Amino acid sequence: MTLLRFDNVGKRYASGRDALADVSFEVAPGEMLFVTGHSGAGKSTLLRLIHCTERATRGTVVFADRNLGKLRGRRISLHRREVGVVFQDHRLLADRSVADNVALPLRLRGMHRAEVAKRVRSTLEKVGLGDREKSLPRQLSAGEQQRVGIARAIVAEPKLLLADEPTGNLDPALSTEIMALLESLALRGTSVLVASHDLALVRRMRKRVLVLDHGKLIDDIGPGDLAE
Ligand SMILES: Nc1ncnc2c1ncn2[C@@H]1O[C@H](COP(=O)(O)OP(=O)(O)OP(=O)(O)O)[C@@H](O)[C@H]1O
Repeated sequence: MTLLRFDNVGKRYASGRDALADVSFEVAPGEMLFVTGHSGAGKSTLLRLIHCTERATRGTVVFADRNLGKLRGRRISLHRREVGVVFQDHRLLADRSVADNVALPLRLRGMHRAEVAKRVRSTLEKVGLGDREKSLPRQLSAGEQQRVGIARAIVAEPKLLLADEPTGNLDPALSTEIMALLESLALRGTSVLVASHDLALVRRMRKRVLVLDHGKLIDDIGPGDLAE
């Protein structure tokens, strides 16, 4: 089964810059994998195409049998409900509690209060923050704040979680902790695609690795096969 498929995808920005060229790969439901490569290799662009913040200029991106190049208007919003996003700077609302931050995606889609509270509680427990519902982001450590960002990205139970350098600001021990959390999500059935240039971290995880070089997919390495 395939959740996500890139078929000969190219992306040329309006500036004329070719960020991706002829990229093809598939992702299965519940699979966790990394995309790595030098700065400017095209990692963020690849994630943007999946999140529909940019469109492919060649080839097709298919997610859950939908051709993302053909989505318009409300269908894009509906698509994004199935794709959670985690950023390096978690972009939490500073004056809102942890619970309110995590509740946001559910409130935006008009879910009933009681149901929101229930889902927020169980999601915070999943990320190990069951006792921090009422805290403000600044009262949490960097690793805890990142876990809130992850909770917000998964509270609506997306099919795929995209994480762009999710451990960029964290020390190695916290990075490993966040990766273990992402791995546990994959074990529960959410596909997880992590963009990272931290090769040491990528190696430690022993997952499949897509390697981008100047927009080309130059390697698709099986789990545990990345040379030490
Ligand atoms: N909005 C944009 N308009 C024009 N060019 C862009 C845009 N976004 C990215 N690029 C260019 O596309 C190429 C790929 O950029 P991208 O951000 O995808 O790389 P990256 O691998 O994520 O890099 P980094 O690790 O530095 O974040 C780069 O040459 C970049 O300058």
